Amino acid sequence: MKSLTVNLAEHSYPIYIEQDSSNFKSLLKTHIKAKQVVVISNETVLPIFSTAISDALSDYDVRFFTLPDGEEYKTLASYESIMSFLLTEQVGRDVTLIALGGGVVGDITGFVASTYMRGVDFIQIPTTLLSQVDSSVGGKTAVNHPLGKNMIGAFYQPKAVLIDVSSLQTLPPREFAAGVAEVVKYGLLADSVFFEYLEEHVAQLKAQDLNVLSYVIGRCCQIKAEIVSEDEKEQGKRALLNLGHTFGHAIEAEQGYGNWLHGEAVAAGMVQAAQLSHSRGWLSLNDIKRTTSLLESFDLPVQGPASMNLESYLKHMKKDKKVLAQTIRFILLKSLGQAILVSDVSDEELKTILV
Ligand SMILES: NC(=O)c1ccc[n+]([C@@H]2O[C@H](COP(=O)([O-])OP(=O)(O)OC[C@H]3O[C@@H](n4cnc5c(N)ncnc54)[C@H](O)[C@@H]3O)[C@@H](O)[C@H]2O)c1
Ligand SMILES: O=C(O)C(=O)C[C@@H](O)[C@H](O)[C@H](O)COP(=O)(O)O
Ligand SMILES: [Zn+2]
Repeated sequence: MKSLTVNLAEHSYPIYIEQDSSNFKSLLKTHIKAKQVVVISNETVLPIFSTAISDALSDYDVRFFTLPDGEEYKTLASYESIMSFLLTEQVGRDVTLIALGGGVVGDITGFVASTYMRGVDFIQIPTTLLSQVDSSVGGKTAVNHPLGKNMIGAFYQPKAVLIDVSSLQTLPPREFAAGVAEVVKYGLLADSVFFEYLEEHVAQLKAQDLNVLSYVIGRCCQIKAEIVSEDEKEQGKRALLNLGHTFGHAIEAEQGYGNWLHGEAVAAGMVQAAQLSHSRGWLSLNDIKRTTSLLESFDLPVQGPASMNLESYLKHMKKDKKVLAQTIRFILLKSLGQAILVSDVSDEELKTILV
């Protein structure tokens, strides 16, 4: 068992990285303060893990809420249906909510936890690669709005994150690949040695070698935990975790939520950011090639949809949460492993890479 800490004074919490779920019962006991627990999951995930989670929670008064599956359900309507359930069941303020699933379940559950009776405890049990390396850590909770991605939400930290690496065995390959996009992101923005490690372990990652996966998930969580501990509410450094997302969120919204997976849109967006970086004389052509090769080896897209042009990107980018004084801000790469926040990208410059 490996554990890391997100250091946020009284809101600090552990991330446990395990290769099975045998310790979950005792870990949950450490972090649940009363008898009442509500597990929030979805129609795909709950049947896979219902026995394991019920066993781990056998000492509690547990209720289950099941969402429909898909990014298109990361909405205020889903948020409201969970709220109605909690109120109808007369769930009290001492409840612990458990998010069992991928980033969609985690982001909605976190947002519900941040506002139900003005805030209740929640624990993340992420079951996708993307949620294990990224969304379960850091306390960004949200739902989408038709006008923009993650537009309604809160910064609200979980009490703990419990990762069972072996839970990825049932994940469809396309979803696994989407998680790899966020993994590659950490190498690009913070750690060129880790990027090289990924290049050298493509086969082991694809085969879901548990030791390689545990190392990779641990390194991603460590990078994210360090950044979040320094800048919880994205006043500065945390924006670097948004590498590829200014483009990516525009792609997701323009294509209709769920059509391009979040990780797929981020993969294409990171290549676009890399190209912009190169056109400024920063990232080398060889490093763009290394990035596209690594993403392509997991069948990830390395360019945006052919149907999108400058206008369709700008429409969404202007609503990005990083916009400051009506200026779109991008995360670019000075070099492989070194990201930088940039606010002087002109529409003309943007157009050169949106072919
Ligand atoms: N809060 C953050 O910091 C943050 C970071 C990155 C992404 N996100 C958000 O996360 C979401 C994407 O998360 P995701 O990629 O996990 O998608 P997801 O939650 O939609 O899960 C992907 C698919 O895998 C299924 N699934 C989950 N676990 C499974 C398992 N073990 N076996 C079989 N099927 C399983 C789900 O039912 C779903 O169909 C997006 O909404 C994105 O905006 C948030
Ligand atoms: O944790 C962060 O900070 C991130 O930016 C991680 C991203 O991978 C994630 O997709 C996040 O939800 C995007 O945040 P947003 O503020 O751009 O909605
Ligand atoms: Zn993301």
